[in-house]
Amino acid sequence: MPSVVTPHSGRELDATSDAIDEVNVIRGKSWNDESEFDENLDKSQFRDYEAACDRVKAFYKEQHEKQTVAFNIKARVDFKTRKRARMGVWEAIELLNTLIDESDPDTDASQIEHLLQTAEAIRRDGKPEWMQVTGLLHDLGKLLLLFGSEGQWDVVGDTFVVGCKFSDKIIYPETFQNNPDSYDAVYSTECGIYKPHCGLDNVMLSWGHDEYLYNVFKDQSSLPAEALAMIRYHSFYPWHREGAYSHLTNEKDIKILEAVKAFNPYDLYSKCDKPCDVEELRPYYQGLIAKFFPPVLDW
Ligand SMILES: O[C@H]1[C@H](O)[C@@H](O)[C@H](O)[C@@H](O)[C@H]1O
Ligand SMILES: [Fe+2]
Ligand SMILES: [Fe+2]
Repeated sequence: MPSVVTPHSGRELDATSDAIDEVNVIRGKSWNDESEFDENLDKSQFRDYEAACDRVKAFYKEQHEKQTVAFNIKARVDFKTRKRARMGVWEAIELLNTLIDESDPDTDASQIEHLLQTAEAIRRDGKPEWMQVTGLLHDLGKLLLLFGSEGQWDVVGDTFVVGCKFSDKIIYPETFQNNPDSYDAVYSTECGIYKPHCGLDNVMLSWGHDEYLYNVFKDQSSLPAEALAMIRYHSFYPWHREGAYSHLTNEKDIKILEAVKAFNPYDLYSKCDKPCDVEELRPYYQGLIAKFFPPVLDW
């Protein structure tokens, strides 16, 4: 397999994985060992969009109408040109805590709860520290809601590619009939504005908390490439769960997919774990944050 240079500090994915694996022989489990959720857990009860409440259905109807190429470009320009906030990572977690995610059929829990449950499930399985901290922070991009997003539709929910035909592997695919890009001569074709196998680095995913947080962390953390991939693609279910978009992905994405799939069970199945004691866990996670992040970041 050709070596793959990651956008993050030019390191090679394979080399990063090897170094991390070596450390984990001493510390515990490797990041790609299978997760160990209770075998009695009924996984089919999660992500049941047929049975989802009206709030979830209304959310996706709006999102699928409004996530267009034009909006995506505007959001990215906005991200690059605007200053939002400067603060530490723990402060950001506390700030996020007031939000309830309207796209989520599986939990009404607060965001700090969901972040800690995800991190604790990863820690319980003996996974490396960088993965624990990734669990703790993966949804911090939802801060966009406080930084002038248009609504929840440009922050939360599953992601998909814009600029080419909307995949029928996206949940509620029929709701794209109200998206003007569905009728565009180029955007409605299989590859749209992209070359076949151009790689996910070169496509525009619908704008939201994944893409935003990846862009915030890529230059302001020492997280490995796998962690950044987990953050960037964790909501990209049409790809990591349904296998869509194989005509656009390349060799590098195959490697990245492994990381995203290793992360997914912790994000999803920890939603029914028992609540965490925030104050008790705080010192441990603040210690982890200090290992991977500067004291203050630009958000
Ligand atoms: O409703 C959820 C939620 O917004 C998550 O944070 C996101 O990562 C998922 O993909 C989505 O289905
Ligand atoms: Fe998320
Ligand atoms: Fe999450």
